[in-house]
Amino acid sequence: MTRDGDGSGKRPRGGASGRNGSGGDGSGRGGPGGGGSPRNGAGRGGARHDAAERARPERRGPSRGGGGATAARRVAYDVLHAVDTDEAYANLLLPHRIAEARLSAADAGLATELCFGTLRGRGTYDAIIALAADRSIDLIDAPVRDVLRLGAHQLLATRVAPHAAVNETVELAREVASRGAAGFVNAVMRTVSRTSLDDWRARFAERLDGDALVEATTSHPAWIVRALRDALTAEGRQDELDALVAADNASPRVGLVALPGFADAASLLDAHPDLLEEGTASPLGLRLLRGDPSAVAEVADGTVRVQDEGSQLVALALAASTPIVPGERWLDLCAGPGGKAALLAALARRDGTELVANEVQPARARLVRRALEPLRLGVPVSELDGREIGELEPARYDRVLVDAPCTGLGALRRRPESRWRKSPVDVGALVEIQEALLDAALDATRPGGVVAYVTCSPHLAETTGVVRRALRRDDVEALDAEAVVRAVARPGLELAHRPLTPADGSGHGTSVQLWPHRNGTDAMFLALLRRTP
Ligand SMILES: C[S@@+](CC[C@H](N)C(=O)[O-])C[C@H]1O[C@@H](n2cnc3c(N)ncnc32)[C@H](O)[C@@H]1O
Repeated sequence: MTRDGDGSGKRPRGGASGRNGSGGDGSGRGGPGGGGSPRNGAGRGGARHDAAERARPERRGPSRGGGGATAARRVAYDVLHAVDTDEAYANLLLPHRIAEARLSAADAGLATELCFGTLRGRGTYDAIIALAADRSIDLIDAPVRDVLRLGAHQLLATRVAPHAAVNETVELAREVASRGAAGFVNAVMRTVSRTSLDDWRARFAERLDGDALVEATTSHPAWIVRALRDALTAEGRQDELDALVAADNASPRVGLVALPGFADAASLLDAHPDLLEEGTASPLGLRLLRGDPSAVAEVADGTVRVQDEGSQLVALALAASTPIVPGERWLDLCAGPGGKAALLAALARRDGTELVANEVQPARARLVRRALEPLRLGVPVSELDGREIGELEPARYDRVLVDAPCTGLGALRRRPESRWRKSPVDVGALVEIQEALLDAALDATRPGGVVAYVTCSPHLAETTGVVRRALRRDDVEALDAEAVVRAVARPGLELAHRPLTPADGSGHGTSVQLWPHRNGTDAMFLALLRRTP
């Protein structure tokens, strides 16, 4: 994913003839950054890449021996750059880079904060950098752009001393780009540093409008903000939008689940009072107070897993939706990578039922097997297209979990880069699959059995839209998911009432939408649909 001006040799759009915002744009415009012009410094000719500089490799070996913090910044940069240009996933790449760089626990924490914090704030930082550099972020070379994002985060959202943030950022630019780029970065960073984050925000209102203003203010794409607002409006809670956006932009606590029958949350709290605290939503949930989950020995043996409490609640709700008859058959239709399958497997053992897991992608099916393996329960894992399950196994199951592939707009805190990769076009394609999976799951459920339809997205098209369509079937009714979730959750869980009635208005069905700002969970959606006898 390269952009104009990223070294592709293409002429950048928009009339700036220089690269890296490096002077040579002939505009003579001053920077907007509070009296300082980014061209002071950037414009002194140093930042223009000449052919020799462009030919240099982007990376010049490991970080200078400048101590752990410098190495941590370099790791954060490497991951940010891979996310920006190679569609890498930060949560997968970062642990590898931390291990390769042999960072201490403290420096690993710093690299993690810098990387995820920068990704969460990217929309805001890009707007600030564009104002400070007086040019579109797209016209800045990718390595320089990523260095600036990392620097802006340190200046505006961390306790790193401003001079250290500027100096380290300039040094990093020299290391990954060029001396010329370092001059440009120095100028932009100094302009950014002269204004507080609040004052930059005030400037957005003067300088930007429409979607650009929304993106700068919220650090979310505007279409996502509209989708989140619509979902809150459906609950009459649109006034919570700012709190939701703030929660998406904050670092979440790592959530853990104590698998019932294998581990016990209360005993774990006693054993690790310095590492763990009680969860807030799920009775099986714990939260890591600091450090890495591997510090909890039970994580290594697989009886305690990293899992958001919202995921725990939806699995518990499926099990509790109707009285269980021993010998029931349960199906996890979209199981990869196996987080909820492991919890359902533990619940199935507790309740004397049988679980089958399914995942269409072979690589993800392998992850499901790996997730289930430590439990040694012999749960079979198939690799079918879930859309065919109704025809292949009609009326076979008593409970089916459809944890459908979705936009993931409910997990933006934990996968901050995903917000910049999705587009509204994705929603239509996903809804089609979601509808087909839900239909097939209902066909595979015996009369009286229950399907839990779950998304990690609050988008109305993916949630109530899909469920309302299924409710047009005359053999399906919605259960009161709100009452079921209240019964399985920790006391006091705050839920907005969401009636889910069929077109004729009959029934007492409800759905549940969890929210990061309200419940401390991912924005998980749940509907419980019963196949009528
Ligand atoms: C949201 S994830 C499930 C997460 C999982 N339940 C967990 O808790 O770890 C959705 C999964 O559905 C799978 N999937 C997508 N299309 C599918 C299909 N047609 N049939 C079965 N699985 C499918 C995806 O590969 C993905 O692994």
